[in-house]
Amino acid sequence: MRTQSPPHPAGVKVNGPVTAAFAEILTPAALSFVAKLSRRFSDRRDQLLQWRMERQRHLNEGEWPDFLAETAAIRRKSWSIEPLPHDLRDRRVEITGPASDRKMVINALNSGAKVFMADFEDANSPTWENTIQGQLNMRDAIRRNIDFTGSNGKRYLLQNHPAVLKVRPRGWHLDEKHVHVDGKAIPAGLFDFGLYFFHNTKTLLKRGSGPYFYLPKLESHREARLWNDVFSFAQEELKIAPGTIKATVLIETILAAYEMDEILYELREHSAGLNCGRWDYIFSFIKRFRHHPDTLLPDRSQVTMTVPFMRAYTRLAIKTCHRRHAPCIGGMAAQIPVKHDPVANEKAMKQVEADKEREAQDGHDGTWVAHPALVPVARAIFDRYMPKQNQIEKKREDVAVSAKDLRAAPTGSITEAGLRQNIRVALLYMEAWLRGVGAVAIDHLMEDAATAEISRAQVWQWIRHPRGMLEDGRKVTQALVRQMVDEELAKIEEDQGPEAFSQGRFKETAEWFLYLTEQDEFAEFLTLSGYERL
Ligand SMILES: CC(=O)SCCNC(=O)CCNC(=O)[C@H](O)C(C)(C)COP(=O)(O)OP(=O)(O)OC[C@H]1O[C@@H](n2cnc3c(N)ncnc32)[C@H](O)[C@@H]1OP(=O)(O)O
Ligand SMILES: O=CC(=O)O
Ligand SMILES: [Mg+2]
Repeated sequence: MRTQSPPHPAGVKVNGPVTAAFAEILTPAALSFVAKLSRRFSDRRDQLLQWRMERQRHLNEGEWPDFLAETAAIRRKSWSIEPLPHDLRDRRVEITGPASDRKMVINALNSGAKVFMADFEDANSPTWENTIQGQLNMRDAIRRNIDFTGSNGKRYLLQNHPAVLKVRPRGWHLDEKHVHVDGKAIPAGLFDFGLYFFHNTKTLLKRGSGPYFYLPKLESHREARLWNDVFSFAQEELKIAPGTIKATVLIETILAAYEMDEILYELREHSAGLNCGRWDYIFSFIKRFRHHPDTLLPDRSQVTMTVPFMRAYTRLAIKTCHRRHAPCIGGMAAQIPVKHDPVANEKAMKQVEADKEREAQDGHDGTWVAHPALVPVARAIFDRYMPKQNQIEKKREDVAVSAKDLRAAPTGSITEAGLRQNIRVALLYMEAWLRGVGAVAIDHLMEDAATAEISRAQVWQWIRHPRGMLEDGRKVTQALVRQMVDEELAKIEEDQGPEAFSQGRFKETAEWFLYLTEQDEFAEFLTLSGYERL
């Protein structure tokens, strides 16, 4: 990589290589802007991460979360979010994919989906190259100046009427280690948000759209307040009208589910509703209740959207949003098309259809898909059940969800196949992530950071929980997991062939996976220790 050193603003240090193209993103003015965000907000970010640990301590001591007494008035009173911009009123199908993959960005924008969420979070491995390439892709897509030629010579160009663009910056827990401000790594979410906002807002507004975001992994309304303050400050700095930014918050942590009204309230000037991020939600349930004896989840495949606690959460999200005139978007079915097997493909498509049908009937105002082939599948369902732009008028006053309903673990079994699936998915996904690939098809399912988190968290919990036993009575132990890791690695080697296998990073991944599952302290996110290895 050819690098050059542009002048950096005082106090800002860029440790990653800066090519001529990267320098177009990492301009002195853009770096000054993100440094301002960092100086103003990173201490608050740090305090909020501390607060997460504080809450975890209470949960470990046996407390259960509840709706907050101090914000009861917000839940009781009548208020609404600000009206939605015209291009965010109909979001019946939203496709997602890593911002860093230029071909996928073009395919997603051309997919016929209403919205494309370009991801710097779950679907992205945050290498320096992916992070800055993602910003370049966004800049070029917004200026309708993006193309790509595949290794097979296939040309990719943007068609007319592309999807509306939304960007998901990284969560509060991550830093961008390649950029330091006054000696401290910049919070990755501020970096991703700040660069995108700085470079693109004026062009987006000229095109009749706006700077739209998805906010991942929030755990409380205080974290929403921080984002809201970041938005207000960023708008003021660039002289953009207040309320121009619109953000959809993913309700994908168990604790955020108890604060949905409050999250909407904090962001009401900037809100574009909520989304039910089911995979991180399951992960968060395991993580936060890991020491509660009666919250042991069965095999991942048995924790479906129809188990009571998942149903409680999504229906409450819809009711909460619609009361505040906000949209509530559904989540991602894991199935993707199965190539060369029409029967298996038909089954997968039927599973996606059933998932979308339940979401549309419940009252979601749109949904996520992982693959362009699923756009027409999801659209057909939403067209059938949602004749208008959205169904915010469906108030769901019939829905009653208690604090206890949100945490009721389903019954089910832990099987050898389930344990093996967790180990296999974690090994394959984490190895790809180390190579800079953040979303992967594994056994015809979409896997990303959130789904891999479920896998490694379940193994951690099953080893420690007295009822972490396979159906046949065997206790899940470190020794059993070690044995299965070896066996699953052997299968992967057989599938991939010895040469491809040896070129991968499987040995290191196995060590990393065993470190995560064997250490008594549960790692908050696998991507934190992963980032040190990138
Ligand atoms: C828990 C959550 O956070 S969910 C949200 C985050 N996760 C994601 O965004 C995952 C999105 N999906 C993907 O990344 C991909 O679909 C994968 C990795 C699962 C599978 O991708 P592939 O192996 O390339 O699938 P496949 O070979 O079937 O792709 C066929 C074509 O569709 C394109 N495609 C596949 N998925 C997408 C997508 N999400 N967006 C745009 N294009 C896509 C491929 O680029 C390929 O294009 P081509 O025919 O021009 O070469
Ligand atoms: O981000 C989405 C999820 O399901 O996790
Ligand atoms: Mg997620």
